[in-house]
Amino acid sequence: MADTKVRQQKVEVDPHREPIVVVDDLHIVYRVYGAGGKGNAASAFSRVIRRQRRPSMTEVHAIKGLSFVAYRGEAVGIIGTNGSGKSTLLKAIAGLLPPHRGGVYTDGQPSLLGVNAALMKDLTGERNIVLGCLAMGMSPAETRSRYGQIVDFAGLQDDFIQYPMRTYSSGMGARLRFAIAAAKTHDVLLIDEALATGDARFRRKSKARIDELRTDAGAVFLVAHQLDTVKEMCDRVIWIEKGRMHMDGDPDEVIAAYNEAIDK
Ligand SMILES: Nc1ncnc2c1ncn2[C@@H]1O[C@H](COP(=O)(O)OP(=O)(O)OP(=O)(O)O)[C@@H](O)[C@H]1O
Repeated sequence: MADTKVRQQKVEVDPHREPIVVVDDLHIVYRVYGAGGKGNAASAFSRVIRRQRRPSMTEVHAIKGLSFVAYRGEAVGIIGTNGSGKSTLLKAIAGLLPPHRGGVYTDGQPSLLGVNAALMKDLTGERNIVLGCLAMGMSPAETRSRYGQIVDFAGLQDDFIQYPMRTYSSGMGARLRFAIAAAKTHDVLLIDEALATGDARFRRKSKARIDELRTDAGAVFLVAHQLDTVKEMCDRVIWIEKGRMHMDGDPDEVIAAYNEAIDK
């Protein structure tokens, strides 16, 4: 595996290992409509008077030719400065964003677990557990048998599990999301900042569970701003900058280089 700086290299698969995710010259472009206009009533009115169209569409080229392969059993951390494309990459691996060019190939079903993962704020934690499990493809019987384990793992104080999720703190919501997603074995588990809000004890539990999932599952990807979390949980780190691969390799080496670069 490459452990040195690489830029827009073509994807190469190690024939002795089992590839789980192949990202091949991936480009992701967001289309932003109406960018450039002020977007207030006065500017809209003036456009009507002058018979102008809406301001044109702008493109944001968020991922610019990324290529890499993740193999069975790997836990890959994704780091980079704000806006470098980390969340976009996870969404693309999850199949939520269509590639503009290139492609993402996964062996099995990817599941994106993020702080924005869709749980229903007006429903109780209990209802969200049931819906979340069914949405992940568990049977009603399996859901019932896992319910207690999910509640225990989330470890919410008092009877919060019976309260609507809008009453939860962000950390409590993140714990429940993680607990639901971690109840199932995933082919490809994608975690976006989900652990950043957990306290130290929950992080330890999460790490242990991720280690278990790694042995059963294909690959785990983790985006986190807390580099200690990445170092603790991952055995490989990919550093992307401005949508391009900057470095790929051993967590200690990549994080040291990253820290040096951002301290400059
Ligand atoms: N829905 C969107 N529409 C248009 N541009 C977007 C959208 N989402 C992200 N972008 C742009 O794509 C680029 C990459 O964003 P992304 O959220 O993937 O970065 P990130 O590395 O996860 O950032 P952060 O560390 O701040 O969470 C940025 O320039 C951002 O402005």
